Amino acid sequence: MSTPFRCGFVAIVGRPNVGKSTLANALIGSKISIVSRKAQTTRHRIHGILTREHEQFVFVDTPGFQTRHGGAMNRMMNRVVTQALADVDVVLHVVEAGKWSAGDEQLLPLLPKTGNTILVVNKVDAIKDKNAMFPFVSKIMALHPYSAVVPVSAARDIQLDNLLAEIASRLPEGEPMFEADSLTDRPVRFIAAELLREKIFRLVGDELPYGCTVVIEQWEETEAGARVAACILIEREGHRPILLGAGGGHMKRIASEARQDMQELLGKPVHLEVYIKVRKGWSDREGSLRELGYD
Ligand SMILES: Nc1nc2c(ncn2[C@@H]2O[C@H](COP(=O)(O)OP(=O)(O)OP(=O)(O)O)[C@@H](O)[C@H]2O)c(=O)[nH]1
Repeated sequence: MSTPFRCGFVAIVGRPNVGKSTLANALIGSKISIVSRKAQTTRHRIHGILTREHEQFVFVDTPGFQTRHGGAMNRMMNRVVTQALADVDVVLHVVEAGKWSAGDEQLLPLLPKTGNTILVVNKVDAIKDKNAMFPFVSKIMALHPYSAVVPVSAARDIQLDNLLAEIASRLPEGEPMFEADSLTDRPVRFIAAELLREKIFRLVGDELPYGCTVVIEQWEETEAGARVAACILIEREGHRPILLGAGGGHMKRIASEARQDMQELLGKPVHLEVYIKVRKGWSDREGSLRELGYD
């Protein structure tokens, strides 16, 4: 009898900084999902697809569970997490080896009570005393009915094949849903905004408070090239000099690196203009968030 093909949705959840983006990139093998050392860089949901001989894994990379602020942004993000989890075949709950915190604890009620939740203990490469892992894992396993536990290192490619095998065995039988080479089902405009946001977080993420987002305002694409106008929305006028840097140096570098990535993505020349606009208090107005496409 031939091996049946399996295909299904996989969600990756966990508190900020546990390595969700790194894991998604390592499993899918694409650069589309954004990695940054700053918390909350994956505020949008991103799909990535891995197709193998007998399986297609459709990854839903959900946002970091946010507990710092009690505002509209937080409520909306929790809703996004719950929605994403309600609709998938396998949930990967990623935690950091040896580090269980309040953020992990608060995510537990959002995990589906039934179904396939795999506890993924990431960053095992950073643990010196391997014996300490057993009590750590046992304690977490007692908190939720996980169906499996897999210790991994997303960054060092340790046990990732084993994780894929655990996921694969839990996917429903079915035909592939996407073309074998599709990396994401997000529109290219969205990815372009993510690329720009990644550069901002990398360069000034430490100084810039969380309330900053990117909106693509103009997108004209022909065979020969693309003209893109992007707007960076900041919360306060005082954030503008941080973004600009001395002599506008930060902004130039952000725009130039984002433009190069966009060219690579589209495979043609890109003309990119970037504006900065102040939008006071946007992160705490649900209406504004909907407008920006977060709902
Ligand atoms: N030592 C070690 N570090 C890792 C590993 N995986 C990820 N990291 C690091 O952990 C940090 C956070 O990784 P991300 O992938 O951005 O984490 P995330 O969970 O997506 O973070 P948010 O977007 O904030 O939710 C980065 O500095 C990674 O390089 C790992 O296997 N081992």
